[in-house]
Amino acid sequence: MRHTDTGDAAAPLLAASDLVKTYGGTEALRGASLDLRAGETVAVTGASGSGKSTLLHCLAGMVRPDSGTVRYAGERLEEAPERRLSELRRTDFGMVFQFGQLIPELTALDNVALPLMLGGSGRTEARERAGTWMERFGVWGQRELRPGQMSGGQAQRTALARALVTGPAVVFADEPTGALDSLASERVMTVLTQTVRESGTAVLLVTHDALVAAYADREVALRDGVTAPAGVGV
Ligand SMILES: Nc1ncnc2c1ncn2[C@@H]1O[C@H](COP(=O)(O)OP(=O)(O)OP(=O)(O)O)[C@@H](O)[C@H]1O
Repeated sequence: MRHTDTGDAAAPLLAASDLVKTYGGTEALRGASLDLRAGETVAVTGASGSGKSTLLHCLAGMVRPDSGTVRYAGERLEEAPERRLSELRRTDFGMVFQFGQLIPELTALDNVALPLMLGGSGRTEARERAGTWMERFGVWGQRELRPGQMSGGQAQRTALARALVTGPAVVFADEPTGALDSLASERVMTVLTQTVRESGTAVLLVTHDALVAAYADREVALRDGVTAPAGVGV
């Protein structure tokens, strides 16, 4: 079984507690805490510079906090070796960023198949599975296009297919609709929410857009590096 079982159904899958992170003189996080349960979508909202991306990076094991803890299925990530963190990012975590970060030289289908091939699948099998995910995200028709030939919305739905193709337990999405108009954003969020509900994937969504945050089960607001449930203390 891929995902570590904590044996406690009530325990969060991913939990950040009291995170502090400083860059030079800038305090990006000053005591941020957040729980994410299996299958749950949580939106992290807040003004520009409030620490949203830093919190996501700490939770995904991409940035080490100065203090505080990050637990994934009971495992302490803030002290895990880099090798273990890369492994988790390959097997248990999926990532989507604002500009998709698809590989420009590869077709959409090969972009989605790539994580499976890196995980050891053969090209034919990887492309077959990738195709199923592209159908789900409504981009099968674009499979032979390169990222530069697709619309922003199509590229982001391809990036989502790539993030989900390996069956991760958690998808980290940092402003996944940040570069899209409202219609394309809605389409991306509708298909993402529907798909993760079916697959039982948890999503940590960073957004400054209230309409996008409304797709989440729950919202956590960051203000100057400190978390509070949305609407509290603002
Ligand atoms: N690698 C870094 N080096 C130096 N400062 C950084 C770094 N990453 C973030 N910061 C600073 O930390 C603070 C929080 O940044 P962060 O990107 O986490 O905020 P954010 O809420 O995601 O902002 P935005 O919505 O504008 O993307 C900002 O003041 C930012 O300039």
